[in-house]
Amino acid sequence: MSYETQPTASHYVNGAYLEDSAGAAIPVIYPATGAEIARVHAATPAVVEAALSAAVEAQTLWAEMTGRARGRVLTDAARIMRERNRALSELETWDTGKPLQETLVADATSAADALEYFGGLAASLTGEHIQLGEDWVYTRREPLGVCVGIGAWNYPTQISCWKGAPALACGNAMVFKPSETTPLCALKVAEILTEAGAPAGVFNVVQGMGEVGSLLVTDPRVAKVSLTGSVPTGRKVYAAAAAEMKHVTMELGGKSPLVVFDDADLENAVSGAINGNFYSSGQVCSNGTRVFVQRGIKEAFLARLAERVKSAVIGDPMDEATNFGPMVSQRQMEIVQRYIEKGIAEGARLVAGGKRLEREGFYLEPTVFADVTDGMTIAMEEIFGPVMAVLDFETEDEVIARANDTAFGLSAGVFTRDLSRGHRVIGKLRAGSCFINSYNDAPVEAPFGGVKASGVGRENSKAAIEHYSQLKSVYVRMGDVEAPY
Ligand SMILES: NC(=O)c1ccc[n+]([C@@H]2O[C@H](COP(=O)([O-])OP(=O)(O)OC[C@H]3O[C@@H](n4cnc5c(N)ncnc54)[C@H](O)[C@@H]3O)[C@@H](O)[C@H]2O)c1
Ligand SMILES: O=CCc1c[nH]cn1
Repeated sequence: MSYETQPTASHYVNGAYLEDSAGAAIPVIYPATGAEIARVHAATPAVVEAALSAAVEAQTLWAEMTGRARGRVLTDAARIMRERNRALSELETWDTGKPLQETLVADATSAADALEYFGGLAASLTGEHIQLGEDWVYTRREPLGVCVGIGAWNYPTQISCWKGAPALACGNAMVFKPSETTPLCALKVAEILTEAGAPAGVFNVVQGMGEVGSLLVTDPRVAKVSLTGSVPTGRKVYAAAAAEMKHVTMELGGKSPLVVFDDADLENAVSGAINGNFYSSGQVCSNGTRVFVQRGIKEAFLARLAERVKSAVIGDPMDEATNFGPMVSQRQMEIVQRYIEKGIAEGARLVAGGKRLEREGFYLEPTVFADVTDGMTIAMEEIFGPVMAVLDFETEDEVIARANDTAFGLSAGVFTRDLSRGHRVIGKLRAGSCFINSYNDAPVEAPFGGVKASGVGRENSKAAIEHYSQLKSVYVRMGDVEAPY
């Protein structure tokens, strides 16, 4: 890693890098080789304390600044991120193993979009005036206070800004804990926010595993917790936050349906299934991993899919020609391998992939199973890897019922040339982030989040403002106060 790219210590607290080597060592492994490329230390209680007290102190001053001044810091940070896109994208690739071809367009750029969008909104976060005869009520939109962000490992730069940008726009301070698997990127986000003029303590980063996350979530000074992670972690964090009545946003897992009707444009439907299963080597929460294909188009769909999957360029993620990289870690690769074995054992038909690549690093082939049935493990559990399950269906009512028969509800997609059907079916699918004749677009302007076990709250868009601010209403009496005695 170049000098320019490498963060210089484990944590970023009160506007500066901070090291405390007393914390447990966390090796940073480059997924393409398995080599250790850096080492950070988990936050000790002293580091957690330093981050929280810096955030508490900074938040009051930050909230007193005008929205326009806060917004300018965020938009300046967005500009710096865009200027350094290549270095930040390379760091994202070192951290996650995702191909540079992807990280150049989907990570620091998506983070900058969030900083720019919420920076632009910061000056217009107003309350309202409600006239009640001669009396009146006004509302003030106020920050929540100190917010904790906890990240997953698949989009470390993006996740830190999808949480940090709306939090800061609303006048909150944040302590962000990245996933222990990808600790590097959020440090650079913090560094850039300082360079853009964020007061010290407004955005802090501390490293660690679940225990550090838990210390943050349970601290009484914390008003809100936003987690991106798995459903089991979500349940624990939600429960801990509920004990102290904290606000939460939960961006959790999914097992989303992608429905392909037999009138669909075949090439577009195959492209949607590829984007919705193999981008980032399948490590995307919203992936459409249950691909329901109507019987009339099934064989043509499978044949074209298998052909196109063969042309994936699998290799060195730093080579811009590569469009399919390794899994993030040995552990994640082994989890996915076990699911592939289960798929075969339970009778699904392997149409493509299924094997680990014979090379260093944590590479699995893009894998497609056909003839999958609803009760198979690979059709029910989130795999979070490059494994597509193709299921057949006959009728619209049947596929809606089967698509909804899951505890999850993050995303759903429909491919059809009949737009009335597209809207009708999407209207009946129980999911938060949906697509018609597309899959996995996540622009900052659109609310993002799930229903049922997939989560609570929304990230991005104006909806996120509701999750990082609260309304105070003030009744103003213009005349005398009447009292009974
Ligand atoms: N909906 C979304 O926006 C979205 C986006 C990306 C990933 N995800 C989900 O994330 C999962 C993969 O990520 P992961 O393996 O990092 O998830 P994970 O649940 O294992 O960990 C997520 C984060 O929570 C922390 N954590 C673990 N236990 C904790 C505790 N008790 N208290 C506080 N923090 C704790 C971890 O250290 C990590 O930072 C998948 O299920 C995926 O679907 C969801
Ligand atoms: O991984 C989940 C969040 C996401 C979806 N698309 C891009 N990022």
